[in-house]
Amino acid sequence: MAKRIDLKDVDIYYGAFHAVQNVNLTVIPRSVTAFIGPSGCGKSTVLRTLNRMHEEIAGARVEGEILLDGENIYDRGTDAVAVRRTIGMVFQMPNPFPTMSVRDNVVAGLKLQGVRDKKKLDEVCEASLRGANLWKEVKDRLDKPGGGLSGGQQQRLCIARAIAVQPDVLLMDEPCSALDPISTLAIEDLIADLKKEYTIVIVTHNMQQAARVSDQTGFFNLEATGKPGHLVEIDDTEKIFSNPTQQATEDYISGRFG
Ligand SMILES: Nc1ncnc2c1ncn2[C@@H]1O[C@H](COP(=O)(O)OP(=O)(O)OP(=O)(O)O)[C@@H](O)[C@H]1O
Repeated sequence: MAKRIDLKDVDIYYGAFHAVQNVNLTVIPRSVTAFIGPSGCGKSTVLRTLNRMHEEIAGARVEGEILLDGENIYDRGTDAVAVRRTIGMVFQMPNPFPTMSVRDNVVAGLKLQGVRDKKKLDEVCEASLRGANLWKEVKDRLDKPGGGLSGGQQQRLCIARAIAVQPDVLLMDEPCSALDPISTLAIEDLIADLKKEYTIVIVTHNMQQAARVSDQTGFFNLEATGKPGHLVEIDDTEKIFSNPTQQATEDYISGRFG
């Protein structure tokens, strides 16, 4: 079930380094939110706080509140692993388990949860591969290694693996940056399909991609190297790319940045 995410007064640190300052935003269910902005402004850092991946880095911490349908995912009693099950992530480089079969890649998370029923695993495998738009291409090679697929297929395999555990939210960190234009288009089509069921947040360097796939866009910026990044504005994607409120956004999207 797609869920809403609210960030309230979020500050993010790597040890003493204040990486991102005072972010307030809402991610709307069943829609795509894109984060854009120059290198180092903290887009990936913010994304990683949304499923508590950030705290895996030594010394890293988050202040403020991140609410998933009103529940703070950083509450003391909340289990980080359970949060990551609910909020799945797809990375820049496709990272299937290379020697594991396509089938086992898809159901790896379910097996970790203790599901052993072969019929159930096969059903989820097929449904997830269909959901990731990959079933037709791999249905005859489910027992072959995941590492043998093309880059674009591997990324869709990673998306199938992410949706197999039925998350509420999908985070995507530049999911197309290692892919050719055709595979990129396949992933973009898939994102448009997936948003019917999931809440999606995507970090992208590609402004055309943000304009194509997202419903709302957040522009992050930083004043200078070493200063914290901050959210300049977030609004409907159409507005951000046609009539943003802030001059800094206008400069960035029209290429006048820097
Ligand atoms: N593991 C880390 N340890 C220390 N500092 C980090 C770490 N990861 C990121 N940073 C710093 O945090 C800031 C934000 O980085 P982040 O990767 O979130 O930016 P970004 O906007 O996603 O950049 P890019 O577009 O280049 O991927 C940068 O100054 C970066 O050097």
